[in-house]
Amino acid sequence: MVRVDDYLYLIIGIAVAAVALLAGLVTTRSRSGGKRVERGGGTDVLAPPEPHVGEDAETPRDTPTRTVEDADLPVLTEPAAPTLERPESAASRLVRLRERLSRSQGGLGRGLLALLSRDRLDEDTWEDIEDTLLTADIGVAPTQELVERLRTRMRVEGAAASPVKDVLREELVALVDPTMDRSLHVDRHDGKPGVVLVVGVNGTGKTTTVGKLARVLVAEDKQVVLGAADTFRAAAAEQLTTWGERVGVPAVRGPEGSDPASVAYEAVKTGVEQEADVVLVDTAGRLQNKAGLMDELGKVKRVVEKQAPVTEVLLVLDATTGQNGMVQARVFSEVVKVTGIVLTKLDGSAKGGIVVAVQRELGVPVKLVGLGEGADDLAPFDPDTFVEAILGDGA
Ligand SMILES: Nc1nc2c(ncn2[C@@H]2O[C@H](COP(=O)(O)OP(=O)(O)OP(=O)(O)O)[C@@H](O)[C@H]2O)c(=O)[nH]1
Repeated sequence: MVRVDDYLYLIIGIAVAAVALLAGLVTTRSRSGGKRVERGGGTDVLAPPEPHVGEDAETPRDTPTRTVEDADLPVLTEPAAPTLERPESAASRLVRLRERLSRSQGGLGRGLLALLSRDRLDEDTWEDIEDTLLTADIGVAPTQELVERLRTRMRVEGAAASPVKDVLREELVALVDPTMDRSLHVDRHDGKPGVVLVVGVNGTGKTTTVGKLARVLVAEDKQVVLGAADTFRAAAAEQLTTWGERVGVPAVRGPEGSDPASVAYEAVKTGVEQEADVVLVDTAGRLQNKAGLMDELGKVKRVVEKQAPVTEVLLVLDATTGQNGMVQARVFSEVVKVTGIVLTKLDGSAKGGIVVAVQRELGVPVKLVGLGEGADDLAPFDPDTFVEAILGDGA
């Protein structure tokens, strides 16, 4: 005969087992690294494939982001609303970066001025001037041209010549070419956002440049969308998303190894839908071979243009790589129609002459220069400011 006590024990037993089962399920799920993780506010995020634990654990973000069940589709990561940074204005940025440019390029100007100010400008001195220019990576043809022009002016104008510094400034500005159009095509056109493809070899500062450029544009009150089409390096998308989050700019990204063209397409589609001013697309810059690069960038451009025309193709070059940078520039310009050059790491190189060399080689203007690792260390390139920095204050 079953007693009431037995029923009681049975019910308590079932309840204990149910609680244990439930607790077990919850623990298993949280350790499973499952793709969907609930965050505050009821939004979903795409969790990393391998969860980190202990000291490696990521600090949880309360970023309201969206995920898709199919991990092969690009994902739009909406930026966090609170504590947005205010990017530095163009004016204050220019004052600060001008000093940095003087620090890295001033040696060239001082060297040239010292040589040109000698009492006797003999052949040895002209050779030293030539060497100084070549060492600064100006390139052989522009160096010879500049030396020739300086020689002529010094000879013809003689004692009546303007101060040496003025002559040098005029000739250097002419060499850097103030007539080139350095404006960025980052505005809406025919009801579509501007589309900027940022290309270049990995490590040149491409992703950083896209992030910095987004800040420049946000400071100008533009609506920006980022496309993390560098799917080759896993961290690149994460890096770009973080850049966007800091200034309230959404980023479209795909999983590592996914088709860059599909991410770029989704990014531009998002830009069109959100009526953004401009979409900045970071591309993968594997220089495995020219044909591969051509296939990849060609496809990105073709696919993107189903949504909106590409208005700017910026090639990112690392100023510290000298001739290597020139080789890269040549390959990229053969693969895609580059419309502007971004010269990064100019703060870490005295070889600012690469500006002249690369413009001559490609016939494309340097539009932006990177002058540090800081978030606002990107400036528009201006020939007069550049030459002023070379020649020192008050040039
Ligand atoms: N000093 C200095 N460092 C820079 C500048 N621009 C970028 N960097 C640094 O260069 C390194 C490489 O930058 P990334 O943006 O990751 O390079 P990337 O070309 O995007 O490389 P992938 O993401 O692999 O394609 C980072 O440490 C940047 O902080 C610059 O103008 N000056």
